[in-house]
Amino acid sequence: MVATSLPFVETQSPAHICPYDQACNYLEWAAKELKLDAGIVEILSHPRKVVTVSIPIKMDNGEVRVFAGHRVQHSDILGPYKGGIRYHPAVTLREVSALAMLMTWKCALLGIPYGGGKGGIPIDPKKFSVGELERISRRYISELIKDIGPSVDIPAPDMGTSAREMAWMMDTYSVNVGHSVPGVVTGKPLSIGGSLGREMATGRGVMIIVRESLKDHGISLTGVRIAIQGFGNVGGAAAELLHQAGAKIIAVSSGAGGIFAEDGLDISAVKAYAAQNRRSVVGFPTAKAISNADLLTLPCDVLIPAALENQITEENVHEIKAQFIAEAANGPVTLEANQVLEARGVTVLPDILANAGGVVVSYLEWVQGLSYLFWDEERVNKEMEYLMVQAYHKVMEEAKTRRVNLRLAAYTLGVGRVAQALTDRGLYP
Ligand SMILES: NC(=O)c1ccc[n+]([C@@H]2O[C@H](COP(=O)([O-])OP(=O)(O)OC[C@H]3O[C@@H](n4cnc5c(N)ncnc54)[C@H](OP(=O)(O)O)[C@@H]3O)[C@@H](O)[C@H]2O)c1
Ligand SMILES: N[C@@H](CCC(=O)O)C(=O)O
Repeated sequence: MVATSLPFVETQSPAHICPYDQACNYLEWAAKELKLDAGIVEILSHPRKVVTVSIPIKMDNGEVRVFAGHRVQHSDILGPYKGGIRYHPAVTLREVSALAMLMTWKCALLGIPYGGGKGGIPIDPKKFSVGELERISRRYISELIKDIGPSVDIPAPDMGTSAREMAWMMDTYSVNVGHSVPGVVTGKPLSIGGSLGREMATGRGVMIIVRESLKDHGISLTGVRIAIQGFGNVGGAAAELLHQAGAKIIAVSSGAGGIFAEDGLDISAVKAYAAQNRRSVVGFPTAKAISNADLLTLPCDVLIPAALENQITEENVHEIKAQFIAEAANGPVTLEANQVLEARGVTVLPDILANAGGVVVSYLEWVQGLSYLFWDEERVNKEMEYLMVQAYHKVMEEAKTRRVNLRLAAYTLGVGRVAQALTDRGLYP
């Protein structure tokens, strides 16, 4: 019998906390502080375009399966839609819509000329062969040919995707339009116009923001105890760079669980182990096993959630012991938990600032490609560091001036810039 379920029809989020409601709550919070006009808030509460496509694929065993693929374009007021594509079983349209909105504020906060978008396919990439993933990626992007482009909407990697998927997508787009278009995606391999420094960029940005915040509190990175949830592109790079900078990484995790070592982990050895074990850190010798939930509540100085959203909620916030939380993931701390942490004096470095290094280097990749001029890694890292440190200081200044926490300060800057541009452009017709 043919399955009649429509995987893309979704009336409500299966998650306990609806990510889109959460994103709108953040927007309203910032709008209230900025005293924004209700009409502006109404516009910004809605994505400009939501696309869901069917992705029919022949599996390796000859069976045909159909997957849902989403692309949400939240706002292009400041420039082309920009944001990653996520492959993860928990992907929903509401989640992708929330993440697209976050991208709008992130790009605006960093002052880069982009709007916000996000894509996603609810699959666990670990359960597919490379050939199946290639067919899924190519068919997904072929269904979006009219919706994306280097001056329209520029995808990039997110959870479960990497330079490999970007190469397939760039090639599929190029073949379909009849000429090579490297600028249609960022986070590409170097061989086809990617940028040096992009792979480590988000983790490097996290390291920079943590370093700046500690410095403001008179603390150096040397010997600081850090726990990191998620050991993928972002968590892995952050762990490596913070370790190199002298911090002690006491715990890291992947989807199936984590590892803990009181005296600090040898991050190069953990990386090598994960590379041999389908990215999993579980079973790493000489470290104790720890659950993803217990990692969050470890006694440490800095906690870096670098996996999924809604990890620190009203349910576990009272057990959090870190004095600094750097949101490497998008949306890992709920609004309610954020308020509890702030009241306790915990510094929460918000996602739209802390993890912006990735999209900043995506922007630098796009600029290099459009100008046919490629930079060395030192220059890329320097330009990114300048933009990140500048944004950090603007957020600190805004927080001081408005007497608000760092998340609200980051939001008032990001949302404020978009609202101003929307006001100046006016409403068509
Ligand atoms: N990539 C970027 O440029 C970028 C930029 C800014 C922000 N971000 C955000 O950073 C976060 C991580 O992205 P990424 O690119 O690092 O993804 P990634 O490379 O796919 O890595 C994700 C990591 O999280 C782990 N994980 C998966 N499900 C988990 C769960 N339920 N609990 C705990 N850990 C889990 C994964 O383990 P397994 O490998 O075992 O699944 C992996 O270690 C996301 O929130 C993303 O939106 C990414
Ligand atoms: N997915 C990443 C990177 C987006 C990009 O480079 O366009 C993010 O959430 O910021």
